[in-house]
Amino acid sequence: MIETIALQHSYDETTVIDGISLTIDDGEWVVIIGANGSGKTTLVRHFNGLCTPDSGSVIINGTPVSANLLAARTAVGMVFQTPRDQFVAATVEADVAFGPENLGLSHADIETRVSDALATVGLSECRHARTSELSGGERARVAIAGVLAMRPDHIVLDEPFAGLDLSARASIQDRLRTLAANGTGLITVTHDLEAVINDVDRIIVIQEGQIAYEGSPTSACQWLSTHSVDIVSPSILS
Ligand SMILES: Nc1ncnc2c1ncn2[C@@H]1O[C@H](COP(=O)(O)OP(=O)(O)OP(=O)(O)O)[C@@H](O)[C@H]1O
Repeated sequence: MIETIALQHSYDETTVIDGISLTIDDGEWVVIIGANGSGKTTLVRHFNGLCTPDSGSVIINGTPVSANLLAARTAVGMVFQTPRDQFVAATVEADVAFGPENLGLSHADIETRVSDALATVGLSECRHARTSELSGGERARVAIAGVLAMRPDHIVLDEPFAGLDLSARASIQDRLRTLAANGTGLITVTHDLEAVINDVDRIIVIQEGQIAYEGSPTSACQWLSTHSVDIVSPSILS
């Protein structure tokens, strides 16, 4: 479970996260939406200690991130906006194995995790491919596999559909549904609510560093349609 309590974060003098308290349960699929610069990425970077709060706290599975950063990073995996920057190895196999290797697992366990993760994202056949030669959609899936191999409780995906064509987007949607069905908690930050609205449990709307609304997709769409919030396509509100 991820909890934030009165979370506050500033860059220089500018407050970007302004007192956010929220709880995300295990196995829950949450989508975080909001205008550019509203603080979505900064918020999720707190979930595994990539940002340090000015005040307030982030608690993962009952333990403050500040007390056990490794536990937080093991429990909450992060797939970044630009997967290319996430790769640490020359081949898909080595890249996906990198995290489990750092956990000190046995060769057999690492092999199982790499095979399972690549199978889940549908890339078993790309195992020996070079990461530099992947398409955008494949890169996105390898980045997810790398996080998946760590077997986190929650995976944060920041703009997982950005720059993908329709077929790659559909493929990522399928993979996310598979993960959710397997009980992995997902936190998706996206401007493309349409891509996930039929799958998620909860929508959180961020405005100027605060939670403006949170609720089920149905209730959130009602809220969005009665507030002049220009952050989702009108077609999904009708
Ligand atoms: N490292 C940083 N240093 C200074 N300011 C930053 C930094 N990262 C983000 N900001 C600023 O903080 C604000 C919130 O940024 P953040 O990336 O969290 O918003 P966002 O809602 O994810 O935006 P987007 O939808 O454009 O990705 C923005 O004004 C941004 O310019």
